[in-house]
Amino acid sequence: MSTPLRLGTRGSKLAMAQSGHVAEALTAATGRPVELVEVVTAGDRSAAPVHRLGVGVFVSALRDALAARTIDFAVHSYKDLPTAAAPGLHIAAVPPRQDPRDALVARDGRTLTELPPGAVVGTGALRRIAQLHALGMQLEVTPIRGNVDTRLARVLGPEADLDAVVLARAGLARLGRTDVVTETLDPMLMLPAPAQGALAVECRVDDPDLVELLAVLDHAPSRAAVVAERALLATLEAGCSAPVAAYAELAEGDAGEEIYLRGAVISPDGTRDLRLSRTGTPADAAEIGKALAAELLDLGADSILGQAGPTGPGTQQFGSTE
Ligand SMILES: NCc1[nH]cc(CCC(=O)O)c1CC(=O)O
Repeated sequence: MSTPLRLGTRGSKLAMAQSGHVAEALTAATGRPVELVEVVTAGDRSAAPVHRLGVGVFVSALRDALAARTIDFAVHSYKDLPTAAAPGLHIAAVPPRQDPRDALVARDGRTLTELPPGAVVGTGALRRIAQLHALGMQLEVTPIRGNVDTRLARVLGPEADLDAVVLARAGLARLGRTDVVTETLDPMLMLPAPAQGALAVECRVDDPDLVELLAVLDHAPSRAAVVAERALLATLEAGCSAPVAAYAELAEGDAGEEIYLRGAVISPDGTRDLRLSRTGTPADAAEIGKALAAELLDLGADSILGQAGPTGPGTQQFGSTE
């Protein structure tokens, strides 16, 4: 029996669920036992709005533990990772991505179009706030944060005070709670966050045996999609709490596999809404993301991002409000 690999994870139900899935998949594929090691992050300790907490609050404690060798590898929600590379670390695998779309959970089983003017919708992410306003439905959007159960209670609990919340479908799926979804939002209306629904499995570069072992979990199409979406985000010099959306789909086209990348930059009040798309081959995923970002910048994306507050270009702000 080999010594267990130590998988560092945040202690939230969602983090434990996704780390548990990765641990099981790795053991199933390689026979290696894996033990979960809980790491407390600044993001878990603080109740402050996430955009005030600074760079990668949910991520840095896990990365510190990797550097200190108290864990061997870590699983992150990919969309929470800063776009800057982490020296000495390597994303050894991007497992098959979950449904990247956002989900509406509304009272009385309502869908988006069934919400009346003035309905109060909770979400913390600027990207979602901006797109809800851009619908022009007179929705009242109110910032919320907290774990998935806390957010759901704002709509479904005995003290419910909101008409609806918007959250990542993937998070609900990993917790086995898709039963509460009243509508999975069409990306035409609510384009997801870059890398939403994807996980990043990270280890140290100086652990080549583990880099090789973890590669069994990698899913090439999921990685290509994430590379395209994150290249767009990085080129816009925006962090994961900026009002930037990106979604890459892979499909079999006439000329073989094609990637179709959509990107959007929306002002928080929804009055400026830039949306573009671009196609190419998966091998060029990063170039497609960069080129689409350049087109958005040509149309004035930087002035929207400059307006959007703490996450504008030139600032180093990666705390997720998602
Ligand atoms: N920072 C919050 C966060 N990070 C990852 C997910 C779950 C979905 C995913 O893996 O993208 C969520 C919750 C949400 O956005 O509702």
